[in-house]
Amino acid sequence: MCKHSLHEFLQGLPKCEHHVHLEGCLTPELIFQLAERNGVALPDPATNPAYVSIESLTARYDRFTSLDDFLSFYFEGMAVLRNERDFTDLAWSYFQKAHADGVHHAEVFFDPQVHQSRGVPYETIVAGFAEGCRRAEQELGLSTRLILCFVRHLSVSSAKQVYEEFVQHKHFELGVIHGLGWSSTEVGPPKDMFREIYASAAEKGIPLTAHAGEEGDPTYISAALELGAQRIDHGIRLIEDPELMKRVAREGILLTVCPLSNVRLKCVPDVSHVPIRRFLEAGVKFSINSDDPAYFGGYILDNYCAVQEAFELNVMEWRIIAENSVQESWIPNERKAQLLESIQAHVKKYMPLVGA
Ligand SMILES: Nc1ncnc2[nH]cnc12
Ligand SMILES: [Zn+2]
Repeated sequence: MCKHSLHEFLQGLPKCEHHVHLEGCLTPELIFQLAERNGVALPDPATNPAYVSIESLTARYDRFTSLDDFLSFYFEGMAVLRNERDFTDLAWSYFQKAHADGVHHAEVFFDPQVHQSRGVPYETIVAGFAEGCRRAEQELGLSTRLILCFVRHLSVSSAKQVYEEFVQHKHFELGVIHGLGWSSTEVGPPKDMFREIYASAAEKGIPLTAHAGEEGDPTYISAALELGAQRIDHGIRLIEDPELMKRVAREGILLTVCPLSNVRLKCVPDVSHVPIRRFLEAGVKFSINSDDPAYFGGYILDNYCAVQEAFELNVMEWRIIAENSVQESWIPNERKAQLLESIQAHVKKYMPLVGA
C-alpha cells in the first residue's frame, strides 16, 4: 500500500499492463500447492535450503543477486505447472489481482519452450492460458493479449520448433496469441539469435517486442530494434546512449519499465535510479509494469506507488503515462478510445481534489 496522498488516484487510474510473465505470478504458496497436487518433487531442501518452506522460499526472493540468479528460481518454480487447469488457475489468479489494482487491459507473456522441455504439450499450455484470458474478459471486463516469449537460454532450434507450432495452429490469425517477444538471460547468448524467426513473423505482420537494456548495454536495444521489435521490455539502460534515446523518442517506441523488478535484480540500487524523470523529459514513452510480481514483492499498483514515492509526479504526468500506455497497447482503436475516455474522466474527477 502506498502511503502517498495520490494512492487513491493511482489505485483508480485505468492502467494497461504490458510486461508481466504469467509464470512470474506463481507465488511460493501456489508452488507448494501445485507440487503437492501434481506429485512434482521440488528441489531437495538439503541442497537448496530455500525450499524448506513457503516462508524460506519467500525470504530467498529478497536476496536475488542478478537476473540469472532470479531465473534459476523462476524456471525451477514453474516446473509444478503440468495440466491445462494449472495454467488457467495461474492466469486467473493474476487477472484477479490486476483487476483489483485498476488494470483494464493486460498483455501477458508466457514461455512455452520451458514447459515443453519438461514434456508439457504446446496445446496444453496455450489452451490453459487462453482460458484464463477468456475468463478475465468475461467475468472482469478486462481486455487481454497473450504474447508468446522465446527464451534466450535455450537453443534457437527449440525456439524454431515452438514458432512452427504457433504458425501451424494459426494462433495469430485466430486471435489466440497476439504477439511475440523474447526474454531470459540477456548478456551472453548472441544478440540476434532470433533473427530468422523475427524476420518471418514481421512478414506476417505479427507485433514484436523484446527484453533488452535490462542488464545489457544499449547495443542490446539497438539489436532488438534492428530485428524488428516495436517495443522494448525494460530498456532502462537506454539513457547510456543519447542518440539512441532520441531515436526511441522520435519513433514513439514504448519501453515497458518494471521498477520493483529492477531493484530486486540489482539493476539499480533503488527506484529513484530508474530513469523515469529522464524519460519523461526526453519524451520517451513508457509504461509501468510488474514483470514477475510473485518474485519481486509487488503487483502493478505497488510499482506505480513506488514510482510516486521516488519521483513525486503530478497528475498531468501520470495522465501522460496512462495515455501513452493505452496508445501503445496492441488493441483496436475503439478499445483505445474507451480507455482514454476512462482516464480522462478519472483525471477530471481528481483534479480539484489534488490541485495539480
Ligand atoms: N526480468 C526478466 N528479464 C528477462 N527474462 C525474464 N523472464 C521473466 N522475467 C524476466
Ligand atoms: Zn520481463
